[in-house]
Amino acid sequence: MRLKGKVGIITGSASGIGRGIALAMAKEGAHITIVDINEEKGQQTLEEINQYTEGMLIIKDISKEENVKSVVDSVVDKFGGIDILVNNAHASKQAMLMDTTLDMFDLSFNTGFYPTFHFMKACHPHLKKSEGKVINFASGAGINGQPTQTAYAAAKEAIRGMTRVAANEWGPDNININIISPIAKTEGVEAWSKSDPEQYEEMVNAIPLRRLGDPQNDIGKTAVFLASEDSDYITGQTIMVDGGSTKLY
Ligand SMILES: NC(=O)C1=CN([C@@H]2O[C@H](COP(=O)(O)OP(=O)(O)OC[C@H]3O[C@@H](n4cnc5c(N)ncnc54)[C@H](O)[C@@H]3O)[C@@H](O)[C@H]2O)C=CC1
Ligand SMILES: CC(=O)C(C)=O
Repeated sequence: MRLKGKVGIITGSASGIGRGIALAMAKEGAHITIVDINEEKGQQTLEEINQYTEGMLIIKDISKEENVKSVVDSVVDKFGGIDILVNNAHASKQAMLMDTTLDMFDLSFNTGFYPTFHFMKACHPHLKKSEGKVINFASGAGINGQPTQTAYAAAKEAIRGMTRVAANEWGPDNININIISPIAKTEGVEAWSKSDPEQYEEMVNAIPLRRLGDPQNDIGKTAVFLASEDSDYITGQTIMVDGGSTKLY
């Protein structure tokens, strides 16, 4: 029970990696609030969380700044504070750079970068009190400059820059803030693997550990580590949970 009684907010945790993190943290005793736009999947995940601890589901679009404050207020009202913030949700559209539009930048920044910024600001007073932990999300698509990912890569690298600034500014208050850059077999990737098995096999063969990560057992357990006191001396870092695909030196 490495997170017993801790209170966490995870954006985009009705499904995918966010769900994996929510379940991994709930199993360690944390009270997790799911923030998502998908009510059906959110309810399913809440029921799973509630098998371990008391969770909460808030159906809100995090791209709207006013929703961020109301989420934070609801969590503090119900659970009395905030120890863990995981900025996981992010939507994007792919296109070659020459076909990338400002709308694509808007989608990626409005669902990824700005909510991360707004949640960090709104949670800061509570994280200062709890000496809490923040986990943000990057992507190999940004770090390696994957073709067709201009808008997404830009937003992800903006999140990494902001995270390093926050690590320096918030370190004296004992708030740790780190980044996970994952590769994981989510429900979406699972469906794609069935529709295009050849390209899927090619992708797996390019990963040194020859498999995609599991949202709960690989990414979730890393998030538990970053949310626990086991990582108290780590901040401002990007942790590659991608089977060895990207080496940071
Ligand atoms: N799956 C992978 O292999 C990789 C994922 N990532 C990053 O990991 C994180 C999680 O990725 P996945 O689980 O694959 O994502 P996903 O697309 O499978 O799930 C995202 C969740 O966020 C929710 N969501 C989307 N827009 C929202 C909004 N405006 N307000 C509230 N909720 C919203 C969705 O309903 C969904 O439940 C993201 O930051 C992604 O960029 C990075 C590299 C690879
Ligand atoms: C979704 C994503 O971040 C990829 C494919 O790197």
